[in-house]
Amino acid sequence: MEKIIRIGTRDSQLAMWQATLVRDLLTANGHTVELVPIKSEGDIDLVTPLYEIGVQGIFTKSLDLALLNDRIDVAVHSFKDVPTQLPQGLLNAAVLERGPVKDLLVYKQDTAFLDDPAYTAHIGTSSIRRKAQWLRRYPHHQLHNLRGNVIKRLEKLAAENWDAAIFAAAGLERINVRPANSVILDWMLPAPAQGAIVAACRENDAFIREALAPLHHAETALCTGVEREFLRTLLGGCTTPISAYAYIRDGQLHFEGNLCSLNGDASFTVTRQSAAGNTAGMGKDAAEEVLAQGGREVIEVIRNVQH
Ligand SMILES: NCc1[nH]cc(CCC(=O)O)c1CC(=O)O
Repeated sequence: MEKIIRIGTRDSQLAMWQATLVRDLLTANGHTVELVPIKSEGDIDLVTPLYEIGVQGIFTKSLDLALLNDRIDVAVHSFKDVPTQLPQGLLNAAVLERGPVKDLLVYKQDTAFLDDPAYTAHIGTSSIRRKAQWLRRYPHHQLHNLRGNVIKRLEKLAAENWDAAIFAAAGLERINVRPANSVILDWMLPAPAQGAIVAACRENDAFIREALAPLHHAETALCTGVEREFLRTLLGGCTTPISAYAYIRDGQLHFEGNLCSLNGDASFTVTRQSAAGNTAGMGKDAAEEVLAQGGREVIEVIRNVQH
C-alpha cells in the first residue's frame, strides 16, 4: 500500500496556507498527503511579548515534538521562526523558493505622520527587531505590543487608537489580507530567513527526504543559510534585534546584516559580497565583525534582559 504523508500544521491561516502549499507540491509529484492539525503554545498567550517568554522555537516546538513522536512526517515552518539549533533527530529537508521578504507598514489614515518630527506616533509591533529599527529611525514614537496571528493583529490595530502597525509582507500577502492602506518598509532590514518556508522531517526518514528533495530551492537555501549563520554566531535566538538579508544577482551573493540595541541607540551594519559558489563562513565572518565593532556589549545587555 502507498504511504500517506502526514503534514502537521498549526491552525492559523498563514500556517494552513504554507502547509497546503507543501501538500499541493507533493500531490503534484504523485504522493498521497494529509494535513494533521497540531495546536501550538505560541498562539495561545496573546499578552506576554515573546521575548519575555524566552522560549526558543515557540512557534515550531509543537510540530517538532509531533515529528519526534511520529504523529506526523513533515513539519512546515516559516523559516524565520525556526531556531538555528535544531532538535536532535530532525532535519530541514527542503527550503522552498522565497516569497516576499520585507516588512510592511499597515496604517490607519495616511503616512504623512512619518514626516512630522513633532508628532508622537503610536505603532504596534511585538518584534524587538522591528521595535529597535523603528526607534532608531523614529526615536520620538511610542511602540505598543501587538501579539497573536496575523488576523488577530489586524483586528487589534483596527480596534486601537494607533497610527500604524508592522507586519511581514509575506504573512499578509500569502493569505490575501494585505490592506490597501499599506506600504513596504524598504529601509527596514528583515529577520534572517523572513519570507522563506522550510519543510522539516525526521533525519532517518529516507522516504520523506526523497519526497521533499524536489521542493528544495538551492538559491533560497544558500541565502537563508548565510543569514542564519550570521544569527547563530551572534546569539542563536529567534526573537532578537538581529536582521539579515542576502540575495543573488549575476552570480554574486550580496549580504547585509545588522544588530541593534533594544532602544535603537546603537546599531552595527555589515555588508559582504562574494561569488555565490564561495560563501562558506560569510555569515560567521560578518557576525564576528559586528562583535568586534562593539556588538559584543549590546549582545550581553540583550542576554541579561531575556534571562
Ligand atoms: N513571527 C511570526 C511570523 N512568522 C512568519 C511570519 C510571516 C511570514 C514570514 O515572515 O516568513 C510571521 C508574521 C509576522 O512576522 O508578521
